[in-house]
Amino acid sequence: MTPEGNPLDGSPLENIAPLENISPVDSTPPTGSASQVGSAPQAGSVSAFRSTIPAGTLVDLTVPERPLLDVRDAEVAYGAVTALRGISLRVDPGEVVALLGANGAGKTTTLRMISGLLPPARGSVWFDGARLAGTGSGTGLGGTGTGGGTSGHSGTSGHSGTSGNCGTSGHCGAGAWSDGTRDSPGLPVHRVAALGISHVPEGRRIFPAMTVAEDLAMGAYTDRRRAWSRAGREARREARRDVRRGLDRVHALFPRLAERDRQPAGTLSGGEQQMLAIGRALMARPRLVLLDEPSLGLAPKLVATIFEVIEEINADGVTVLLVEQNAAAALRIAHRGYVLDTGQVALAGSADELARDPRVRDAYLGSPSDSDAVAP
Ligand SMILES: Nc1ncnc2c1ncn2[C@@H]1O[C@H](COP(=O)(O)OP(=O)(O)OP(=O)(O)O)[C@@H](O)[C@H]1O
Repeated sequence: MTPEGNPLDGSPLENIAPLENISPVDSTPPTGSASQVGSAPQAGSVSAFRSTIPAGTLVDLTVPERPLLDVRDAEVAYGAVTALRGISLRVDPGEVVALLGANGAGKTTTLRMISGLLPPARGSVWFDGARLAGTGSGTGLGGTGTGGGTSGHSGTSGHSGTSGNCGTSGHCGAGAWSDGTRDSPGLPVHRVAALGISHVPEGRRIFPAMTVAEDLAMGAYTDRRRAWSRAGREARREARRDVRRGLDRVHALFPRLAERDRQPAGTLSGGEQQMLAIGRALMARPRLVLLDEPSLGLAPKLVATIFEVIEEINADGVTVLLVEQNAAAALRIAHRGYVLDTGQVALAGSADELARDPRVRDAYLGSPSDSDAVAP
């Protein structure tokens, strides 16, 4: 997989910014069995996705070999605190991409921006060529965007402010630009989800009073399915069959969830709740899953299970952007990775290159012998 068109994705490993500020974070030894980084599976049908693009969404048709996710020069601030300082990264169809970095580097903020929870103050976020948020030009397909025909990674138009601390409950960007315009605040969370991006946030935000089955069913309730349910009896039947297939797949990945079907989600163990959070995200049949610290707080055996499941999900054709403190385990299953440092991309490269890089080894992989176990 050789992504083109992004200066961050060169090979050999590119040094984007100095790493002096990176301090060691998690030297947990690798868990689970080592696995080779395999070739990425093919992505799903683009035409199927095209039919889900909301009218008026700006679509960039000018980038050859378009990435599935393209974050361009994005800046995000929480009030006076600038968390992302011009981040550019891309995820190609079928990849697992690891996002590493010290505490406070901006990993969670990056995921929240992509899923529509936070608006970029500068830069833009694109999904399979469709602009999700921010400013920047492209080729308009619905007529209401600001596009003018060029793409690339610049594309700002003077927005300099943000909406402050946006919380976790929903999109906070609409109409919130400091210069008073309503230009391109971004799609709200439910529209981003309907396009095929599922976000599993840190801390397993499940619905504790619901049963496992009800919680999973919530994941299947997207705009796309709502549209089907309005479309007639046969479409409703197909939607139900689609939910059933999704549930069967989740149960196959996590047999424990099938056993706990009627149990209130709040009574599950921490590991089971993480399974439920990932399972719920998969119920939406995403093309891209954003995973925020899926192994956090889990016992080593469960950590291994979670990483095996991520590989299985990816083998099914789902693209994954993975935020992890367990860098060794993340780089074992990732194709590529980025290292963030104080809101900027400090390093980018293939997983093997990152695992071998002395700065990554020192900061994130613990002792040289630990990292030797990761590098093939
Ligand atoms: N709601 C908020 N209000 C103000 N500042 C915030 C808020 N959330 C995050 N920040 C700040 O933004 C920066 C990036 O935080 P973020 O959570 O994205 O980092 P991270 O890399 O995910 O860290 P960790 O690994 O500890 O989860 C940090 O300096 C943090 O203090």
